[in-house]
Order: sequence, then C-alpha cells, then structure tokens
Amino acid sequence: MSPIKLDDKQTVVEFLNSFDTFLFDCDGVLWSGTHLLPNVIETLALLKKLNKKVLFVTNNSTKSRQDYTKKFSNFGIDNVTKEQIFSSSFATAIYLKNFTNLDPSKDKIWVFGESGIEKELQEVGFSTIGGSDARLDEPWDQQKTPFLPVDPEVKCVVAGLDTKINFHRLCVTYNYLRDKDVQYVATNIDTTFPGKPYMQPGCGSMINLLTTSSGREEPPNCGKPSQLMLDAVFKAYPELKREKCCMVGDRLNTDIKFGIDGKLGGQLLVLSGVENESCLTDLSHGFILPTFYADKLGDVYEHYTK
Ligand SMILES: O=C(O)[C@H](O)[C@H](O)COP(=O)(O)O
Ligand SMILES: [Mg+2]
Repeated sequence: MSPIKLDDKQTVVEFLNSFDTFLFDCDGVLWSGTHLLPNVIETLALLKKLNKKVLFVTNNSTKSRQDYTKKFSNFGIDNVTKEQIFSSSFATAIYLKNFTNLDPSKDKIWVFGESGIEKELQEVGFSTIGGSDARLDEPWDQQKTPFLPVDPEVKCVVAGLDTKINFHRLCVTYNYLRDKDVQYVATNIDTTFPGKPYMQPGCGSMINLLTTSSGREEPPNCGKPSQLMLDAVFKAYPELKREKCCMVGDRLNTDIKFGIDGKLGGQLLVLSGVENESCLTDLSHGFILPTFYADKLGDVYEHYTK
C-alpha cells in the first residue's frame, strides 16, 4: 500500500488516534545540525496534551543520554528525561556488556568517536582510551604519538561518528584493528546526516574507511535498524504495545526499517532529513516503504490546529 501523506486535518487526526506511543529519531526529524525544525516544539506539546508517550531513538553516538537532555533543553524542548532517550552510544554499551565476552574489569576499549561513547561505556564499567582525548587533535607524527605502540589491554575498538576525525585518530584506530583478536563494533551505519542547509558524511562513511583500510569484516551495528535499541525500549517500558507504537524518522534504511523489523504499528517518514519524495516512487532502494509520510514533523501540528 502506498504511504499516506499527512497533509490535511482528517488524515492527521486518524494518524494520531492510531497510536499511543511515538518513537522519534532526532537528526533530520527534530533538528538538523544546530537548526530546530519548524513546529517541533508545538507538535511535541500537542502529543503531550493528547497523553501520547514520546521517546527518542537516535543513531547519533556523539552524546550520552544525559548530554542529550541538555541538547533538548537548549532547543527549548523541556522536561525530556534521560530515561526517554535511547542513543546508539547507549545501545553499544548494552551490546558490549551483554553480547560480548569482554570483561570491563580488565578489557579496555579504544574509542573512535566522541564523548557520548566514552560516557556510556564508562557507565557500564568499561575503561576507554582515545575518543575525545585532546592529544589526538595533534597532527599525526608516528615518532611522537603517545598512543602507539598499541595498549595490549585494549580488546575492542568501538567506532562511531567523529566530527573531529583526523589522520591521527585514523592511524591509531587502524593499528588497533590490524590485530584480528581485537573486537570491532560500530555504533551505527548512517552514511550521511543532515546539517541544514547541507548534508554531511556520517558515521557509516567513516567506519567504511576503517573497515576497508584494516581489511576487517564489517563490524556489528548497534544502531537502528538493529533491534538492540528497540529491545532496550521494550525492556524499559514493558507496558508498551508494539502495534500502538509509531516510529518517526528521516532515513528509510535505518529508522523506517527499524520500525518495520520491530513490528511497530506504523512508521512516519519525514522529508526534512536525508530522504526526499522520490524514494516513495523510485523503489530501486529496495526498502519497504513507511505507512505514512510528511514534509516535516511540524505538519502534524499545523494540520491538526487548522
Ligand atoms: O552517525 C551519524 O551519521 C549521525 O549521527 C546519524 O545519522 C544521526 O542519527 P539519527 O538521530 O538521525 O538517528
Ligand atoms: Mg535521522
């Protein structure tokens, strides 16, 4: 069935009445870079007035869940708690803790990425090195780097979005990945992410560089569409009913696939991020289409209040 566009009041009312919980992707849905998207605050306030449950599920690993509460507040989206937020940095901590043989008391983690990964891994007991260490901002000098030779206690590389990517970070991470006994885990695989008015290379593109250069297999992906985060959502909120949940996202191969694979009641694709309307007619991408779509999330508020 073709996706239904939310472009009039009746369609929006029927859409809202179909679900009691909305899971929101962040980049490209709520904001784009430093730019809050139109009528997002108003739409979230409307959902609250309608007693809908709102959760946030982001593949952006640069921040911890606690850090994200500050980002929401800085955008004027108040009263979002750490417990409402599920990030790929959090999902990666769950993965290392519950799905690997790593021992936090002795196995260190080399981080290619930002402080969100470090904080979430440290919260489950892991020691991390690399990541936001300012010494990595120094130009690469194989004679002077304090990070090589590799630390033999490092047993896993976690790779995420690193907006401070440089040759120093790439060289050290590569040298850890050369040892096939060192595990390799990705926070997410998004190839791009929006930073209005431009697009930007994303975590997946950076990880592809590391995977290609090191000759490693593609690492397990902890972010959407992996169901790890959705499992964490339903563990935290066992009262939720999948058929009454709607996933709202801007990317077909992560957000919408995540909702479909998770057997959620519906998915809303918004065209304010990485996808445009052609993805709904040119099906060469091979992905299943969402139940609903809209130009932007704020259209829910705009049409509902007409
Ligand atoms: O890792 C990336 O490329 C970006 O952080 C990712 O695309 C943004 O995540 P989202 O909030 O859209 O899930
Ligand atoms: Mg997004």
